[in-house]
Amino acid sequence: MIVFEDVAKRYAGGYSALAGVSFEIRHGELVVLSGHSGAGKSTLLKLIPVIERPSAGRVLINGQDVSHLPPAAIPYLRRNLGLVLQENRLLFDRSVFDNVMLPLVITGHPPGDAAKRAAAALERVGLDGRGKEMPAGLSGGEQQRVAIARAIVNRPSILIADEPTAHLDPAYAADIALLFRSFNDAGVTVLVSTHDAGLFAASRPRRLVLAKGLLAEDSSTAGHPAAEASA
Ligand SMILES: Nc1ncnc2c1ncn2[C@@H]1O[C@H](COP(=O)(O)OP(=O)(O)OP(=O)(O)O)[C@@H](O)[C@H]1O
Repeated sequence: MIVFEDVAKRYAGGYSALAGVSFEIRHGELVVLSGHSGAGKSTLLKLIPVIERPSAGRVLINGQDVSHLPPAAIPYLRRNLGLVLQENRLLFDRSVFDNVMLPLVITGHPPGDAAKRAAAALERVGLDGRGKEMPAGLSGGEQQRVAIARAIVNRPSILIADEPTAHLDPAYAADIALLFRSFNDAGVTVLVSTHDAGLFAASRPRRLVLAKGLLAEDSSTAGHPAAEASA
């Protein structure tokens, strides 16, 4: 469960990236976040794993208010989140397998089990047998699959992805969209930002649209004024 209560984010220098954003994402939902460049999508997503903190309002993850979470508690929060973020690039001097293993190695997971989980994650994204390769030898779409395998290797209940199909050919982008759908079908809560909401349309996701830092549209309340009023 992800809850935003009247969340604002003002960056140093005074720029207001989000203002009064409220919504609730229930377990098992597939949510597509869209909006123009600079609308605040990345900022909103970064508040969930506490890469950024809100200037006002509250963010709750599975009932826990993470807005003022002490730094020492952040790794525990992130263990339950799968993150495919712009800044989490692959390590190009490590193999595909080592990239996927990384979150488990960092958290001191037993090596044997970590290797099994990494192999299962690679299989899940259609890259079984490719673990020994180096990322530079993979296509953009395959590299993105490695990043997704790394995000799910901890078997998170929530998967968050920031523009995972950016810079991909349309066919690769459609494959990645289907992959997120399959995770959601398996019960994972998925929140994904994209410039191309049409990519996910076949999955009939809930749509959140940001415009200049405001929540301009929430398809779960659209056409239901009563729900909107009580939200
Ligand atoms: N660390 C930062 N410091 C100052 N301003 C920032 C910072 N990060 C983002 N901003 C500003 O906040 C606004 C929202 O940015 P954000 O990256 O959240 O938008 P976005 O919708 O993800 O855009 P895009 O689709 O281009 O990635 C932008 O005007 C951006 O310049």
